[in-house]
Amino acid sequence: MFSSPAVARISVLRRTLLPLSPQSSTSISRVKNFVNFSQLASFKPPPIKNEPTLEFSKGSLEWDYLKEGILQLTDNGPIDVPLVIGGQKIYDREIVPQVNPSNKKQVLANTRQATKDDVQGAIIAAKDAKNKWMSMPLHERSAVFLKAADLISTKYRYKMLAATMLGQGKNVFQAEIDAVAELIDFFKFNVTYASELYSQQPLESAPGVWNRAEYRPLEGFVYAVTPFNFTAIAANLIGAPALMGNTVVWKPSASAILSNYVLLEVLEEAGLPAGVINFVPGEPKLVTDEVLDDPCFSALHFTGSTNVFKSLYSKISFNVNKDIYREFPRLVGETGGKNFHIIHPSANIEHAALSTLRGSFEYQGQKCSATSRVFIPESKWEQFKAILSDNMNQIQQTNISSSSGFHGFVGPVIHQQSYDKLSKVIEDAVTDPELEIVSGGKHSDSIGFFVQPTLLRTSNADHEYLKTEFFGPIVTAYVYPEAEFSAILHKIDSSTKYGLTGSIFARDRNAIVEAEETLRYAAGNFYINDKSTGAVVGQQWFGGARMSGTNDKAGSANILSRFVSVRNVKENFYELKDYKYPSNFD
Ligand SMILES: NC(=O)c1ccc[n+]([C@@H]2O[C@H](COP(=O)([O-])OP(=O)(O)OC[C@H]3O[C@@H](n4cnc5c(N)ncnc54)[C@H](O)[C@@H]3O)[C@@H](O)[C@H]2O)c1
Ligand SMILES: N[C@@H](CCC=O)C(=O)O
Repeated sequence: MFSSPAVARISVLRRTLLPLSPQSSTSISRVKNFVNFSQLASFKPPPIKNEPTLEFSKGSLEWDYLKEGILQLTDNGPIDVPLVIGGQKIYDREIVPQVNPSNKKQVLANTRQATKDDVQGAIIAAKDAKNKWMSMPLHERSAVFLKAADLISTKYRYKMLAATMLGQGKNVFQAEIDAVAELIDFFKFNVTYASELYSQQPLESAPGVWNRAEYRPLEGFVYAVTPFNFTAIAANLIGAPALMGNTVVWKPSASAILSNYVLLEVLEEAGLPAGVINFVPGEPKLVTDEVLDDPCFSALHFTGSTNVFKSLYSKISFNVNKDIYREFPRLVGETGGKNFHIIHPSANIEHAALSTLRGSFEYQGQKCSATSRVFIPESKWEQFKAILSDNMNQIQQTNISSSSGFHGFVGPVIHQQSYDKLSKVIEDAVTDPELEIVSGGKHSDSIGFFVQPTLLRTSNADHEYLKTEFFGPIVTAYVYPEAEFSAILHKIDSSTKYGLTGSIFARDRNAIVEAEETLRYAAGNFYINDKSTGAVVGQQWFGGARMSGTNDKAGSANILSRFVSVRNVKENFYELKDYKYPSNFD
């Protein structure tokens, strides 16, 4: 009674098209011959709203849960983190410890290092998983990410927070806005953006014609190289391409392996099929060289420093020139910054100073968007300095690994290498006649990697400290004569290679307009009377141009279009009866 012609047709289709069980192969043809299953309705994703954050106020229940989360990760010694390739967990490899940056003697995780063969295995697994994954309708792929978002909001919230706090040295506030809120937002907003993208279709079809656009994933696989500083960024770097039907080889940062592995576990529990995302921590150059030499490499999704992105960009260009690849790889890279605050004399100075404190020192200045150069008018310097220094003096550096440290405002920097670089920046400032340490300047690595929030002042508007990204809790101020406001805007625009974020603090509208105009290309994220950090998914689309990246705007629909290769289909309903045009008279 159910075998109507339509149902029968669908069931025949299914029977003929279902056997997609993949076999191992490195050949390019593996990623062809896909089919989309029926959807039987046009689905709307659930409504989106930014994930609310918990406050962790004194005596709240969430503190107890968090302490439990920390214990779960630390009570039984280091967590064993395998490679995950095609769903297989591989432990039998060289071990590299991930330590707690607050307490460098504490090993949090024993992480495995991928060999060249492992990387090859990950590439094969990504190719093998591709057909089935891309053939799944968007709503099925979306459901995996929506479920993962839900798991992080509930069951895994405290484990995720604990892993990010301990491993990456974040206080609970910073961990909550990153590893919970931003991460969930990326997954949920991407689902809505993807559905909107799929619904974008050619605006016109001539009579007797139906024009359609098909959002094919890229033909090969995607390589995701992720930074230490945001668990959410890692999630987006792997999640955005995977949602669009791509499969991914993922090289996480050695300093974020614990939280990144928790993320992978969550995705597995949410139903992500084996091989869609392959986790290969390892020596960065070894892993990368192996991946970039594969003909099926289709895209790089990178976030990290400008120099590393430049080196990958050149290697890929070199390989393009050698005809290694089947297609032109897409290069999506968000990189460094030298972000500014420009304070106009009309600004509310207390607000500007406190915003500078947050912009410069939240998460120890280890945000790509952290404020690292600030320009203050002469008449306001004393007031600005007093407010900023008084508040900086109240900041206590806390050890994130002990529960008394959970409350702190700042913690450690990420690793020894970063500590060494930042302490040298401070030591060099002591002997530089053009620099003065206004506040802070202490540092110690006896227990963890602690660098005190530091305010420097330079007398030289062209000083190197106003140009170089330090990626730590150090901000350099330059005090300008009021009459030179316009000139200083041009200096901000031209004196660094970056173009990531920046802010104007002013009440005078003319000053705001002038800053917006002059600094049009100096920042991909421009703030008026707000700090240069803290972009929220769906609200402030994130990314900068110039040497700050390809500006594909994480947190917007735009980024998803980089991971699809659109096919246009024209179907004609009109059958020809003559080859001649009406204008061809006999
Ligand atoms: N613009 C943005 O959206 C954004 C966001 C976060 C961080 N960042 C930038 O990231 C940097 C800090 O993060 P980080 O310390 O993790 O950056 P990083 O460049 O040191 O590392 C990023 C990733 O690249 C890998 N890597 C390092 N050297 C490599 C090599 N030679 N070949 C291949 N891969 C290599 C690392 O292992 C890591 O996975 C800062 O410059 C910051 O501004 C930018
Ligand atoms: N969403 C973040 C991105 C920081 C990059 O490291 C911000 O704007 O603060």
